[in-house]
Amino acid sequence: QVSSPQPPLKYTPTQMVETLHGVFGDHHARAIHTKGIMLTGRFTPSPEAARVSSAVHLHGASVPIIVRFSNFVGVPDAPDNDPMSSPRGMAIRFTLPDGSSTDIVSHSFNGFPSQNADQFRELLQAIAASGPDAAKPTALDGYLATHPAAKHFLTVAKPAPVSYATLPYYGVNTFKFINASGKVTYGRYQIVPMAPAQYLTDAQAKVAAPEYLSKEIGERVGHGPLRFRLMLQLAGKGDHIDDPSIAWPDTRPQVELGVIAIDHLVPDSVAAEKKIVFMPNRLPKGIEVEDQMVNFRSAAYGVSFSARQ
Ligand code: HEM
Repeated sequence: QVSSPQPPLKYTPTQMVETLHGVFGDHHARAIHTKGIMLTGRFTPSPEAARVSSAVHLHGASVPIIVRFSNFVGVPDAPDNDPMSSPRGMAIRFTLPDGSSTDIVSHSFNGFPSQNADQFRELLQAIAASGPDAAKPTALDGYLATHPAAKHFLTVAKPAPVSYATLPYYGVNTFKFINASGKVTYGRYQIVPMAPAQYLTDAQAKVAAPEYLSKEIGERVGHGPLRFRLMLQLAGKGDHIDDPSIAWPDTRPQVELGVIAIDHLVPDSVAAEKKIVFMPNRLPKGIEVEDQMVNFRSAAYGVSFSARQ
């Protein structure tokens, strides 16, 4: 694995949330991934999971989960078929037997536009300065010319999904997993739907209803549980463990950590969404932060949470 020394960050989580509001609007809701829907279910660990981590939810009995699916853009009423609504988000809270909890916050893109939080803020600032009336070349044109990962993230085709349940999701940041014998494994989550991945054509997406995804997920869950495999992609030689903008090769081995089964809509999703803040660094013994973006993210999520109460 490769760990590159990261320069100290210039900007704070509060400045980051202000920048997100500058791009998407300040609406006292989530600064990004604003529109979502919550469901509940259970997570059942696989027998192999304990090989990589002693975390309590990764061995033994199943545990309850709360899941929030969301759209990328930081606009509360953005239509589900808006291109800026991709990638989609999947946040999961596992309730542990002692009443504490641990979270995974993932999205449907294997990578991130930026190596670190400062770069992400610079990208957002370039977007904010490049509205439809901005002179060409815009600040964003200039930024993308020198930042290939950001260009890839913004320009690669991200077709609208048939369902939140037919998309793979990626944890993107690397975590350190420690098993009962103290053995360390570095890995990234991949959440793979058991339903085949399915996308709308551009023509279908154009005519889809603005709320088609929330309506679809409500209908689908009424016919039986939505199932995903929680996988851990293991770092190989040369893989960056603190740079989420670089996806690891698909050939890396994976360990199945368990199965996610989602079976109910949360009755008052709006109220439940307001109350909850998922934290990527809320971790039990047996899993630790490796990529420092995870701590920065969690601090920014806390700032956004306070602003939306
Ligand atoms: C420096 C990097 C990042 C920053 C500053 C950032 C910032 C934020 C903020 C402020 C929120 C709103 C939190 C709330 O009000 O509860 C949020 C939500 C979210 N972010 Fe990030 N984020 C970053 C990286 C990522 C990455 C790498 C992913 C995917 C792996 C991701 C996926 C999500 C998702 C899915 C949500 C919605 C969570 C929910 O359903 O409550 N973010 N992000």
